[in-house]
Amino acid sequence: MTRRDQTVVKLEKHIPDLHVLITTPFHPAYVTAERIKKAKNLQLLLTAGIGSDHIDLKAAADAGLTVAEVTGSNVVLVAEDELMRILILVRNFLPGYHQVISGDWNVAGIAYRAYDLEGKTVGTVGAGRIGKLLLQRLKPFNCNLLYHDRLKMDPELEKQTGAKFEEDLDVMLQKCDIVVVNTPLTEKTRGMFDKERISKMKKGVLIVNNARGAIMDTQAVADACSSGHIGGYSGDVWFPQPAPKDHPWRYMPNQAMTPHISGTTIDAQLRYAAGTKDMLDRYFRGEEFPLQNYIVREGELAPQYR
Ligand SMILES: NC(=O)c1ccc[n+]([C@@H]2O[C@H](COP(=O)([O-])OP(=O)(O)OC[C@H]3O[C@@H](n4cnc5c(N)ncnc54)[C@H](O)[C@@H]3O)[C@@H](O)[C@H]2O)c1
Repeated sequence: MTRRDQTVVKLEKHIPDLHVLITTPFHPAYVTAERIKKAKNLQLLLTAGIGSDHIDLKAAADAGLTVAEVTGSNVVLVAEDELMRILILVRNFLPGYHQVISGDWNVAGIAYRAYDLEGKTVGTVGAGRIGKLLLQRLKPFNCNLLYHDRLKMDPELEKQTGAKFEEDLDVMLQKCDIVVVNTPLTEKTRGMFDKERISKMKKGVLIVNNARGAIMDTQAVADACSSGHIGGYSGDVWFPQPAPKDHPWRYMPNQAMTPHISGTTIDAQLRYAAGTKDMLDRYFRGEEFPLQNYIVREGELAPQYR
């Protein structure tokens, strides 16, 4: 039994006693409807970070629980990480690194698929906190910036970043050399990138996904990387997590994957620890949380999760 399994077994015993349960976005889908049912005293589920899809949010809402996260605590670092992954893919960086490790030297073997970022069309699916920060960071690279979201962003920010709104996701995707995913995992975004949608994207498209692994159809991504339809795929989120040893993304060509690390700098850990403590203090004092932190409140899911 792994250490993680032992922890789950220990926690399982205490479910009926819990009033508050704090989890991280790195947990697998631990907070299931079945466990929520057993947790007769549970009132509050806190996510120490951003992304509460490891919780059955509908079951939590039906049980009258509050679900809150530390909104905004780890966004800058994820946008920075996305920019890094874009550059790693565009410049075909990793094969060069591997040449060094293995004692090789073959410039042509890297350069034949290395490009400038300047002039490329980059689209973000989701332009919330992270998506906006990414667009701001991409601005000086002189790309054509596009975004698709449920909501149009503030005209001032649109002007500042030069990003153009695309109402139709598929229309935007067909224009993009690089696509970055920045939506939460919801019933609407689960499996959003399936075989059919990927097949309509530009041949050789680069995809960065630090949002959630299950927004992708795992096998469709692996197949498209193998065929070359996807020219490169990078991200830190997988389905399931932790990724099993035989997960196809570990073995597909042209990937630059890591474990779930983009939101976990020391700076961010301090922010989400402080944010979690602040909400606990407020809970014990009977005070409200900052409005933006609520994912489920009084039986209602936040709008983007409905
Ligand atoms: N890898 C990591 O370490 C890490 C860290 C932080 C956040 N995240 C992930 O990134 C996600 C986004 O974080 P954020 O802080 O930018 O959230 P946010 O709520 O500020 O932004 C999400 C955006 O997605 C849009 N959206 C939601 N559903 C959509 C749909 N169906 N179609 C189009 N747009 C849709 C929303 O309107 C919103 O603008 C989180 O939910 C989490 O899953 C990952």
